[in-house]
Amino acid sequence: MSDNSLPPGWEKRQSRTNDRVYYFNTATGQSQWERPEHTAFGKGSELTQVQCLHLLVKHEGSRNPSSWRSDRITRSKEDAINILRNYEKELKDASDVQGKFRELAKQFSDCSSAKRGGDLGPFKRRQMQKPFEDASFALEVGEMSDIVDTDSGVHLIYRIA
Ligand SMILES: O=C(O)CN(Cc1ccccc1)C(=O)c1nc(-c2ccccc2)[nH]c1C(=O)O
Repeated sequence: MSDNSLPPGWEKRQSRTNDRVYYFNTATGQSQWERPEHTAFGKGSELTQVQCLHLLVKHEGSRNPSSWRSDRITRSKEDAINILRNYEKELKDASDVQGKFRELAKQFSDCSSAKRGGDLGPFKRRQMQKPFEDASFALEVGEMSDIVDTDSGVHLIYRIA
């Protein structure tokens, strides 16, 4: 391993309390002072938490077909999927995908997380609906999901940590 490269899954960060650098494990969310020797995804450190943005488009079949955007959501599931397909195209052409994703989620997501640019914060397994959890934990950091179907509606997910 050349001197200036870190094993996969680690980030070098600047401590705010002193001028030391520390190392952040993007798979587990842990930090350490020692320079890591092994990949963040090594044995015994399987992914325990992720942080994702999501853009939810609800439809007439959603368990709760209302949101901050609309008291009564009547669009069909097919229309909701088409709406997400258009966002997907816009995002794939974007130079700053994460910035664009936050912008679109803030304006158009039917989830209460819209006000946080779709940011759900870190979450562990068994906290979200299973299709959402499985899609999120299958993503690499910086990767966007296909369209994901849950009881809440249809989603695009973007993993940020
Ligand atoms: O499904 C329901 O019966 C109602 N929900 C569940 C819900 C409601 C408020 C906050 C979080 C989850 C939603 O429809 C919903 N699901 C989500 C959701 C789904 C998957 C991952 C993250 C959020 N957001 C919302 C929302 O209104 O804001």
